[in-house]
Amino acid sequence: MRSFLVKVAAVLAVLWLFSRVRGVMSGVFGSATPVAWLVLLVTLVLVWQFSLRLREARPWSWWPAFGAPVAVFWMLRTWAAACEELGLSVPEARSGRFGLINGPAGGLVVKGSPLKVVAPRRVGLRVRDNGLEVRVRLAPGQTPVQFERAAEGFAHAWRVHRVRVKIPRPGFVSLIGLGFDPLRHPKPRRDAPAVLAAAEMPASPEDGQERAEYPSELALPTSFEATPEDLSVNVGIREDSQAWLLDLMRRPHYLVCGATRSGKSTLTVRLIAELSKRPVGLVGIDAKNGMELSPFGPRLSALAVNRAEAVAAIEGLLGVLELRSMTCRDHGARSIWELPASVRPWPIVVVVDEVAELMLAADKAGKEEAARCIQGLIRLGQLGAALGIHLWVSGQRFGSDLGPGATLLRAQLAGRVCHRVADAETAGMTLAGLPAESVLEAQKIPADLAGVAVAGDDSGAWHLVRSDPLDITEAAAIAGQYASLRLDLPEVEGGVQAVRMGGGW
Ligand SMILES: Nc1ncnc2c1ncn2[C@@H]1O[C@H](COP(=O)(O)OP(=O)(O)OP(=O)(O)O)[C@@H](O)[C@H]1O
Repeated sequence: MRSFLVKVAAVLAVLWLFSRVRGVMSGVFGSATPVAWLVLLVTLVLVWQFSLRLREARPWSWWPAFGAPVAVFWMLRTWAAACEELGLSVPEARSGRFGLINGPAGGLVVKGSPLKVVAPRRVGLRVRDNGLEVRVRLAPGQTPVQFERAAEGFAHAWRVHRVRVKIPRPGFVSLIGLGFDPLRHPKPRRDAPAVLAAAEMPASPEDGQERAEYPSELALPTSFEATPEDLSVNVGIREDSQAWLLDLMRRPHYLVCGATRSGKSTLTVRLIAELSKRPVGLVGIDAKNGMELSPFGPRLSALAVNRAEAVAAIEGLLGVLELRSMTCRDHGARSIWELPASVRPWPIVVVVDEVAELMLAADKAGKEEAARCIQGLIRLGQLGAALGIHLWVSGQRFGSDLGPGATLLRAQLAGRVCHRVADAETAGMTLAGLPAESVLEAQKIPADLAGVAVAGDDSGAWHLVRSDPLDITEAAAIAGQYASLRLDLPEVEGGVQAVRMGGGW
């Protein structure tokens, strides 16, 4: 009955539109109706062509003007048929009164009305910036998984890029149809103002007054205190058009994997540039001779450019960890965030680029260094979250073949980002613990979409995301501009310098 009324309303609307157009046409062209129809036809073709071009060039503008009305039309038109075809329709509640009874002459008689199926009831429709959301009430016995299986069918029926299923509350599902791929056409970023205006820049921590009882890294200017919000960084966009936030308070350590040219460095560059503006210490470990991270040198507390320097940096960070744990113990705090602001140290993010360079070694000395690196990183992973030391580890793959301890380290890195990878096994290893669909999705990332990744965490939640690209020169300029925020870590920098000068560790 309801769908019948919708159809009648649609037909009446079309007739009304038609009569209006005819009225306008005859007003403009008098009785020359063939000319009027020709003009109308040409206009329609031009509008169609314009819409196609707009879709290519500016899908964000195309969607509300053209895409959404068409998708809504197809959704309404195909709803019943699609649900039936995809196995989501259920028998109508009142159509069950039928059965077989014995007839007068001994034969069987079928009694009752024929069995009718109805589509699940839609209870809401919203057009969003880049798609439409259809809320559906589940029929008794139906589960969201059935709708997830049908999502691809709906995407084709509605002529949209993809349909995702969400559960807004028990008994309902939301089918989110994305009108176009927001990762292929990300909305231009309106850059948030820098966290600090230049005039507000504090003196560097090493300029702060020395405190006798704590090392210099704890002697921070109280005017510029770190807060947990400083560890939440917007690095790109999610497929549902929300900002992709990396929150190191919620997931203290991250593993970032991807094949060569998949976008790992671009993501790391964005992260460093954003963190550079905040009261956060940055330590770089780039065993490829510092090729990737040296542009950020002025803002880094230390940069290790080979495995020997990495050992020194990691062991220096373990020293920092030790001192921070003593400070916490003295103040009865369980994490740095519970310390009084006057002694609370800044968090430190340790960026490890191409972790395999640290762990794969041929000779005995190299193997010993690799073992020290991995043991140190594991310890930083275990204790760092509470003491404000966070790991950002990237590499092309991260499997047990990297050596003893690799699996244990991976288990510490609860945040996962998997770009396009060379093989299914790498996707599986990076996204271990996440739903199987996330692994399949990672394998489908096209080669021409650098920066697209599956991001998930140990809660099982995952999203398709794309980093916001930032030119390395621009990122280095930002880091340079905020060089005064470089956190002085003598335990780390001293060790690295000693190795560099040939003093050994
Ligand atoms: N989010 C993005 N949007 C657009 N282009 C991107 C994005 N991420 C990466 N790219 C482009 O892809 C190319 C490779 O990116 P990147 O150097 O970050 O890959 P990588 O995985 O670090 O490669 P390698 O392992 O070889 O260093 C670069 O040209 C970069 O501009």
